[in-house]
Amino acid sequence: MRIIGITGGIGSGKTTVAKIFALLGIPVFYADEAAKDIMVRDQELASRIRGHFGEAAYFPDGTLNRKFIADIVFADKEQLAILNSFVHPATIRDSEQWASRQNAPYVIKEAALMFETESFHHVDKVITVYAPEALRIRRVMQRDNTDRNAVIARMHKQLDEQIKRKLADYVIYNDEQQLVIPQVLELHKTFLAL
Ligand SMILES: Nc1ncnc2c1ncn2[C@@H]1O[C@H](COP(=O)(O)OP(=O)(O)OP(=O)(O)O)[C@@H](O)[C@H]1O
Repeated sequence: MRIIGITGGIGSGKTTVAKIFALLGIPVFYADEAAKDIMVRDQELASRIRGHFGEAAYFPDGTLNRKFIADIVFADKEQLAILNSFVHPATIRDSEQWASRQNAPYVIKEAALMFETESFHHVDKVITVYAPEALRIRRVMQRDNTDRNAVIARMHKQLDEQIKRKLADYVIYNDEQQLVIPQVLELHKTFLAL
């Protein structure tokens, strides 16, 4: 099964673009949501997280204590890297198992961190969704009801947009200059012919 990755900076419109592919009948794997899910569902991963961060990483009912983990990893880059080294391979495994169960001409994997992680090596092609920074800030402020500085801080943790465009096989421009749906339809045709 061919896996097409969709990535892009915060607020670029990755999820919006992925939803258009979904409307065309293409199965979509949302990596960020899946990662949260497998931190509970994948027992091997959960025991690695417990082993490193301590029993307090989970509540007695088995759900993840997100605040406990977030407080540690936001304050310490090394701890974040350790958490990622547990979660990213497990998410890749999960997405590959999920892909093998789909009955479709190809599938989409949407992930904010594609080039920054091993994910890049586990997809066949990558689309980067591009939108200018000012527009992305405006969109995320509206969507998350958050302030400008909080959005900029999240943006600066991600790989530069220009580098993403260089590394991608395809770019979708979601910049209010070009229509998005025709670009998706064009790529859909391309992927059906791959
Ligand atoms: N072409 C567009 N026209 C109008 N609104 C848009 C467009 N594209 C995206 N948006 C809006 O901008 C916001 C950000 O889009 P979306 O959530 O798809 O981005 P994202 O790249 O998935 O963001 P994140 O990295 O934060 O998950 C959403 O509220 C979405 O509805």
